[in-house]
Amino acid sequence: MGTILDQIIEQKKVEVKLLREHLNDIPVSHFKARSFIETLQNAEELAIIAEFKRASPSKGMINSTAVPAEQAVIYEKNGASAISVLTDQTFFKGAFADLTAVREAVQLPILCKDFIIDRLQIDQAKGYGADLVLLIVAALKEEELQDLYQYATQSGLEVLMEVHNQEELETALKTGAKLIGVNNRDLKTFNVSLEVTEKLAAIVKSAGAFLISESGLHQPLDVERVRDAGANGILVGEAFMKSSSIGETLKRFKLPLVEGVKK
Ligand SMILES: O=C(O)c1ccccc1NCC(=O)[C@H](O)[C@H](O)COP(=O)(O)O
Repeated sequence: MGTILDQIIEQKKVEVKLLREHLNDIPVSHFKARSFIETLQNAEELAIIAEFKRASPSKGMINSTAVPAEQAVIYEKNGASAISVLTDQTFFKGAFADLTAVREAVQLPILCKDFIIDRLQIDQAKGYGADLVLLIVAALKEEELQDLYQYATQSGLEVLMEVHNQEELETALKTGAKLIGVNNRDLKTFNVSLEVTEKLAAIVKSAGAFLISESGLHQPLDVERVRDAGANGILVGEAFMKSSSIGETLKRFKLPLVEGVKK
């Protein structure tokens, strides 16, 4: 059966095949690009990418009633710098319609959080309103990663390149990626450890890339820990999706950057 990541990738291959048979279903983008990298270049505070995620393989159903546009407005009002939308249907109960609804409700840059293995998915993400796409190093061969990175940036999208260990990070940096997401969650075992950010931070920073610490951030002390390691930003899903007071939770995660991290 393989790991959950293997299963997700198998499902994506099926979806890409269907997409190739229905190319007219991919909308042509009418959205003006919004830059998250520019936000980071001018930041005095840790940037928060707040995620819309109904469910996940590791946690099952997280929040089945939240409305994407309403949640996004709360994120924006309370200081998020960007919004991530899980568009995968099978494993995360997301949809591309969620991405568009969020894009149209706020002024922030929007990340399409999916498992991209083909250029068509980049066209799809852009057509539905993404400003950024996620490329997961563990899900791709090096030449695929290079190709998809080039294609996305040439299409006017920014790329959050996700890694979980040093080998993946070295592969990521070879592409020239400016935005590195260190996922504290191992997508094969679901183990979460903030040490992953702490271990990889110096390499990301010495390459001159921006560091986003992803997953497993539940309280201000967690956020402080990755901020102190050198993160420019964090990506948070469950803590916001489960909060009964989203705005307050988000505001407690907003910390000043440590000296030397400001660009
Ligand atoms: O969250 C999962 O269970 C998961 C499983 C397999 C692949 C990806 C997965 N999650 C995607 C993410 O990276 C997270 O949604 C994101 O970083 C936010 O994490 P959290 O704040 O812990 O909800």
